[in-house]
Amino acid sequence: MRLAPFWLVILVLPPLVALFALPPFGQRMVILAGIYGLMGLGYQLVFGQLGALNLAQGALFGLGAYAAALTAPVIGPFALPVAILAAAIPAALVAGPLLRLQSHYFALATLALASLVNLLAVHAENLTGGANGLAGFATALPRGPVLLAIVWTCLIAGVLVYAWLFEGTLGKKAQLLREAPLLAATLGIDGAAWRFVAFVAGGALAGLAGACSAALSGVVSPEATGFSIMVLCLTLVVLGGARHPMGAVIGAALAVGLPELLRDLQGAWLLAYAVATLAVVLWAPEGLAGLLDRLRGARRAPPVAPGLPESVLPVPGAQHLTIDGVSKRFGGVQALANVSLLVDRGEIVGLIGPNGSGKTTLLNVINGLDRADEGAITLDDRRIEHLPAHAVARAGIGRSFQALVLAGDAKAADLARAVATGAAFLLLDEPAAGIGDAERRALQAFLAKLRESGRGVLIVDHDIELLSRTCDRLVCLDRGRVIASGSPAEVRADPRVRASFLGLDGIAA
Ligand SMILES: Nc1ncnc2c1ncn2[C@@H]1O[C@H](COP(=O)(O)OP(=O)(O)OP(=O)(O)O)[C@@H](O)[C@H]1O
Repeated sequence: MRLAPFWLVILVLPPLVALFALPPFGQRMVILAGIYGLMGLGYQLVFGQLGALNLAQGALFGLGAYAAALTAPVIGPFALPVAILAAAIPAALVAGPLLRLQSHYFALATLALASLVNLLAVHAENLTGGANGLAGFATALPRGPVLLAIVWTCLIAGVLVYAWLFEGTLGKKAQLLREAPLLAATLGIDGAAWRFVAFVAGGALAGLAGACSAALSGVVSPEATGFSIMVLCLTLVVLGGARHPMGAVIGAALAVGLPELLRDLQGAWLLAYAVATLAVVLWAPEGLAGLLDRLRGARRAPPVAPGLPESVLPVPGAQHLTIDGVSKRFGGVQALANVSLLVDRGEIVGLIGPNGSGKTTLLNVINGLDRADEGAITLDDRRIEHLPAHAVARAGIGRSFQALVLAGDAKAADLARAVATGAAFLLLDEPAAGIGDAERRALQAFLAKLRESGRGVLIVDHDIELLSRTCDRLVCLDRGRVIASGSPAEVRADPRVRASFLGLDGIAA
């Protein structure tokens, strides 16, 4: 249980006060806040944790409301679990195609889904009652204090599970998926599976919230699937804190409480709400819950000091990584042409070549970040060229990235992360770029440890001296082709390498 006692008190106080001290109207407000809290908590999974702008949460809320209204007269309170399924199953069905889309395309597709649900609610009159909606079902559903207990028990349980899940390793993985999806894939994190689970679980919470809202209001109309409920969901989560376990609860309390508190201002409460939202976005992007944490001086986990691991333990797994006749074309550019090479365990192979010769592309193709047009990549006898990046990582190939050129510390952390996956083979892209002499010596010693531990390493770098000191073999690429391969001395002496990469054409070796 990782929720701070401060937040635990704030979480359990509203239902207790409502049950024992508030009149029915006050209880209604607390139930409504709980309902919005449930919807927002589900929304935090996709929007907050995975950073995807999902605009279908309001529609899934509406589906839950309609399912409860339609089934309650027949099955009574069991309409609540049915409503959860009524939102979760469509969410699961559309998740496959929707979650393959990137950023704004995903947002547009979820918007289209929301419009479709809204159109159905308006036009499928026989089922939904059209614009008039459905009524007369509420007596079959929990009401008053029972509804309050159901809503807040679910919300409290949801917040505690959310806090427990995302506080530790899972939260770090979600952060990686959100901020560096390619890196996450090379660490074996299956982003598609994560997005699927988050979207469906978020939808299930929206369905439950919709059903409870139907029970509270006694009426379900197309408004329940409309865009205003979606905007409310988005703003309350941003206002409260998109990732904070209490974000949705704080946002929901404000969304319900502000209009009541500022009732005398009439329509102006909307202005106050808009100003508050804008202020939070500008000055407290972590949301009000995060701001409160900051103000009360809550301790954050100290950042882990990055650095190369002291020791590298042997790992089980495949013995040979074989690249056989791999080609890759980007439009008119032949990035790789019939490239073959072998990396064994306990061996460091250096990949050299001039800029644009295909070194990073080769690593990407081995990693599953790019797909080869032709050729085979095998770990022992297992073909892996068709696997997605996270599956290649799980098969035993780790990766460090070239993009971290500016941060010397970030590079060490990147290397440490790749090694920590327990991969038998490591693909290192320019680990020495931009680092000083001391770090270079540490890197050389670390590479030796990798060899001793029985890792197979394929390393790309422009520092030919470092590679010559460290590598067992060098392979030189030029315009996507292997032009030389052998011991460092042999490759450095090769006239084509001297001409194309070392710029020493005509100078004695
Ligand atoms: N996604 C892509 N789309 C189009 N062309 C690409 C893409 N990725 C690489 N290329 C092209 O493929 C060729 C090989 O690029 P690559 O980055 O693999 O070379 P490199 O040897 O790693 O270069 P450097 O040493 O500068 O990092 C280049 O001509 C590059 O412009």
